[in-house]
Amino acid sequence: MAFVKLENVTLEFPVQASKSDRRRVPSQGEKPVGGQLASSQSGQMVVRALDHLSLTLEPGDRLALLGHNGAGKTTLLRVMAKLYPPTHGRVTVQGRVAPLLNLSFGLDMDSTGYDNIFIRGLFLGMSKAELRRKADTIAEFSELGDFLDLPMRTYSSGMRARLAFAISTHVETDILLLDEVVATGDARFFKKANERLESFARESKILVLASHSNKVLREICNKALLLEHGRLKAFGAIDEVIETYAASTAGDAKA
Ligand SMILES: Nc1ncnc2c1ncn2[C@@H]1O[C@H](COP(=O)(O)OP(=O)(O)OP(=O)(O)O)[C@@H](O)[C@H]1O
Repeated sequence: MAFVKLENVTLEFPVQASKSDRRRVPSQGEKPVGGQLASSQSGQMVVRALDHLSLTLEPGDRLALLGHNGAGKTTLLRVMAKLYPPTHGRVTVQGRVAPLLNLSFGLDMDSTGYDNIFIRGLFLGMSKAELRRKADTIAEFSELGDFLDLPMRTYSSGMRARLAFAISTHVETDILLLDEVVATGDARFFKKANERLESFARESKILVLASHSNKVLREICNKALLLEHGRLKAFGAIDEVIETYAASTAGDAKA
């Protein structure tokens, strides 16, 4: 059975601040942004992006990640994808994971678009047999036609994104991790990409999606986790957590 389990996970990025003469006086009612600036045990300055997070996801869970800029949403997705090892705590993931976090991962600019279907597909854990079965469907979905025989360095950024999106959303997966990747291609492809994403989300067993669009989150997710400076502020049914978040930001627009 697929699952994702985080036990007391903390993630700190070591950073170096430059000394300056800037005098910073915190303003009243300052809005939250970023993780926590702190010192590690060895005295090194760090950004604590995730702070003692625990949660378990099981098949059927479609989790929305909510929170201010720098709250830790992308970092949490990267921890679940095992791209970042936690500083403290434990992450256990069982099942096949498809991370759609960075559309340019695993693409070779000197190879043709068609060859990249295989290169990125293998990188995402698809087998050669699966790729042979799906290559034509992926090529067709990208709508790149004869351009698939040209090296990817000759593509525009939107054309690259189309191909990367087409490959990533045709992987058979248990756990799908998504980071605001819905803004792909031109207006017509965007609509098609959204439809593909919704059906891909329904096919996968567990989904985690970070987005600032409540509309997108409500359409796709059933649960939500609200982060503030890397700490868990709320976790539960999507509508309740969106409401909690809305209540905490009420009045910001007027300020
Ligand atoms: N490579 C890095 N080095 C140092 N600090 C980092 C690094 N990546 C992220 N951070 C810090 O970690 C914190 C969380 O960042 P993260 O990207 O996870 O936030 P987010 O919730 O996805 O934000 P947004 O909504 O703006 O995309 C921020 O304070 C950010 O400055």
